[in-house]
Amino acid sequence: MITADKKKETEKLNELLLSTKGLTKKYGHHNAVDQVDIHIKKGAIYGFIGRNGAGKTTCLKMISGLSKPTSGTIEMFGYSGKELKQIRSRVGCLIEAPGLYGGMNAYENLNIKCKLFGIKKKGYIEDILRTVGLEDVGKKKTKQFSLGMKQRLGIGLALVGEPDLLVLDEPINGLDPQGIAEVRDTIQKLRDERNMTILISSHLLEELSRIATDYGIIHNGSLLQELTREELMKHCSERIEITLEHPKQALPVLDRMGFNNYQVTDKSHIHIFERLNESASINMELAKEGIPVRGISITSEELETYFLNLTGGNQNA
Ligand SMILES: Nc1ncnc2c1ncn2[C@@H]1O[C@H](COP(=O)(O)OP(=O)(O)OP(=O)(O)O)[C@@H](O)[C@H]1O
Repeated sequence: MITADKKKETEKLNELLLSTKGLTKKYGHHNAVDQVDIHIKKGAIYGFIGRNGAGKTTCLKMISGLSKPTSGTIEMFGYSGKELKQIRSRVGCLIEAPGLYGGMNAYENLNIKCKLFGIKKKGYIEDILRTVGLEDVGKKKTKQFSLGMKQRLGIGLALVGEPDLLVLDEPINGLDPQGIAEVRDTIQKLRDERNMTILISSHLLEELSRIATDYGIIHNGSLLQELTREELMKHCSERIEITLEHPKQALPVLDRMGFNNYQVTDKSHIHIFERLNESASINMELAKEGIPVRGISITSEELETYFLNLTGGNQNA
């Protein structure tokens, strides 16, 4: 018999397109990626966030089959271990700089990859060029492309063969704001029109926050946190922040006052996301119950500050 918990767990696993367990890559004695467990749902845009050297590229290379894990497992589309070879064509990737032939135009670059894949379908290349917003570049050689155009063509090349999962390593790195917006639009379009699942790395949480539906935050090779867009936004939305010795003692008081939308965030803080003008009465009610409050304030946090605090980079925090 399948228990309700077991059923829930199975349903959750079924939704996953990709998961890793204990994924580790050692270079000498250094763990570039250390016991990473990531979970990517079908149809997600998964933002993989970390500073330079955090281990993002190493992780994405293992997922794309370009590098072998030292230990740990990867499961994709229900396949793992040696079976992964069978489904490699369902993964398209752009890792590091796109390998373009500078003396050729966008169409010719895509044509080479299509030939390698044995794709002859009429209109196939034009369709990809349209998807990545390069339908009007004509005969311009790719060595004359802007960085953003090169990245979008790189994404186009990764689309050849119609993968179900697209892996993009720092596709917005070094782009100007317009270039970033164009790559972002392309990614959104891929998800909406082609129903793709996208794993995208960046060191810029703020930039990814506009499109990513889920996040994994990696630091020094370890995955610090996985969270949904809603959870991330909650961290950064306006809230009443109460600092006290024993947060659990305060919960019955908050319940009695009719608060529903609150969270005990660590061993000394409660965040309340509703009725922000009632901080004084909360303070009073807690005092009445003899619960000492060390601080109560209304705060909100910038996304980037949240990320810096998490990765220990905000010395002023
Ligand atoms: N081939 C290699 N040999 C030895 N060490 C490596 C190798 N590749 C990566 N590393 C090390 O592994 C760690 C993680 O590197 P990785 O490139 O995965 O980080 P990253 O998060 O992608 O950062 P960046 O955005 O700077 O590329 C770094 O300390 C890096 O120096």
